[in-house]
Amino acid sequence: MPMKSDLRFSLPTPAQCGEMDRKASETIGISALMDRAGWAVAQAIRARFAPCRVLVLCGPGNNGGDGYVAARYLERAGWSVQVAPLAPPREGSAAFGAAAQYRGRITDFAPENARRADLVIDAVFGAGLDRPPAPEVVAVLSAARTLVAIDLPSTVNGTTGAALVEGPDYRMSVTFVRPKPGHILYPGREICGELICADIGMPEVCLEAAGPTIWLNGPGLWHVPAMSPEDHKYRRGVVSICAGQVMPGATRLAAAGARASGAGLVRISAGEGAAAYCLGAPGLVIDDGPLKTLLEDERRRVWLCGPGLTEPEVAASLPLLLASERIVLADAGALGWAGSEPEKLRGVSVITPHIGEFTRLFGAPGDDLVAAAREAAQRIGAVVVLKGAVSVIVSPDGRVALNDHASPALATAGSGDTLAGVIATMLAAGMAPWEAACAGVWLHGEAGMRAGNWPIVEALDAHLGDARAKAIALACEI
Ligand SMILES: NC(=O)C1=CN([C@@H]2O[C@H](COP(=O)(O)OP(=O)(O)OC[C@H]3O[C@@H](n4cnc5c(N)ncnc54)[C@H](O)[C@@H]3O)[C@@H](O)[C@H]2O)[C@@H](O)CC1
Ligand SMILES: Nc1ncnc2c1ncn2[C@@H]1O[C@H](COP(=O)(O)OP(=O)(O)O)[C@@H](O)[C@H]1O
Ligand SMILES: [K+]
Repeated sequence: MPMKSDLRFSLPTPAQCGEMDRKASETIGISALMDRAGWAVAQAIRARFAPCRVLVLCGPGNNGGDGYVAARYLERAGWSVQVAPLAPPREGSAAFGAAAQYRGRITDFAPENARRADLVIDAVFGAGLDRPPAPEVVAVLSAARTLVAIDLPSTVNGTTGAALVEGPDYRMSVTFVRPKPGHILYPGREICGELICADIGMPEVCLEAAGPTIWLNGPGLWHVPAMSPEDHKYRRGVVSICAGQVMPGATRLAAAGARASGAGLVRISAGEGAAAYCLGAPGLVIDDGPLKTLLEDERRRVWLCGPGLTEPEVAASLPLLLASERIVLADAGALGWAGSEPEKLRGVSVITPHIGEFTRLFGAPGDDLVAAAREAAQRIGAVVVLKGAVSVIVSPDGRVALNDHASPALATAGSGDTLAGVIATMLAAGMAPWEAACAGVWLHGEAGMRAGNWPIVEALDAHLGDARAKAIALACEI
């Protein structure tokens, strides 16, 4: 059963928004919400643009209804406004009422009218968009000099962020209640421009009834343990890392990430390669004994397997870890070892593929990253962290977190190894796998944001402790 998370982090899908609206229509009423939505759009525009000639493109549904309301408020504020309806709203609907209240100028839904306006408001389709818009619609949108979307651009799938057709970019999108996944995921994120989310007084019970399962990653969605006087190194947690002989750098980066994010103890299982690691950081413990013997120590619950490992090295370690029922994070070489048979990874707690590794394991994810990662997580019964500019963190129970708390500064070789170390530390601190993965990705992102311009990967470590302190402080405030 998915655990209930704080609704303030929720990212309801358009389908869930439909459910929310149905619930709201039983209490507060759609017309009242539509009025606040249109008012919020007008306010956002007035705050960012000087008065100018505005054209509002209105579709037949509630998105169009929001457009008529925004037009009315902008006109009332003295702006030059025209509305271009694509099709009239259904008689008796809330949008019909909003259209009737707008008494200003009406013009044709045509490219030349969009071209003449200084600012075009896209109220054609929002959460109801269910197929690619017709070429005539795209032609009008594309003729605009400056575009603002109500809720979502009429070209973007609000669930996946996919562009249904090639269309223009927007200066700003004003959504309501909560952002949708399509506002966060690329390419939707980029097409939307500045994102504003307006509070329109939607009762919380309506959002709850919508049953969101996708969340924006951040402190409060999870809680990282704080430092405590009762701490000792085993309480903070031991991270054990399987080390390779050929690529020691990856192992060392993961170990450094684990230590810098607060592990009590980091041990490297290096076998015959121990000598090379002994020359490294003095705070590491290097083991040269056979893995089987090391696994007799019950305190060593959490293992990282994959960074810097060749396939034979994974073959010699991962099955043993799984047989001894350890909490295993599989990354890099361990994913390569599984090839296109992801079931070989059954028993691990977390995997952290980038898109290439994901594709080799499960096939190309297509436009819907969340659906593909969900299917993958269910298939192997593990948390999947699909890494990217926005990382998708999925639990086998269906919970999804989207992480946009990151920086392109992280796009440097080895940064994935650091991340694996950080997540391992969260696991060793006793966090459940999905929460540990969410926290690790956020801390890694925060470190990337703090690390200045063009940091080398080792520079991330210096910021992980402060990132952890910030996560603890923010979670307390929520
Ligand atoms: N969630 C909320 O809190 C609120 C939402 N409101 C607005 O309501 C909108 C959703 O309204 P609707 O459910 O009426 O949906 P839309 O107004 O987005 O779409 C209307 C209808 O257009 C049709 N359609 C979809 N794609 C099409 C295409 N490519 N070509 C031709 N026709 C197409 C569909 O049959 C759809 O039902 C939101 O986007 C938002 O702007 C607000 O009015 C009130 C509060
Ligand atoms: N443009 C970007 N914006 C934000 N984060 C990024 C970006 N590019 C990469 N990252 C992050 O950097 C890390 C790179 O990991 P990975 O691809 O495994 O690299 P490596 O194998 O070199 O360690 C991931 O956590 C990913 O989410
Ligand atoms: K729209």
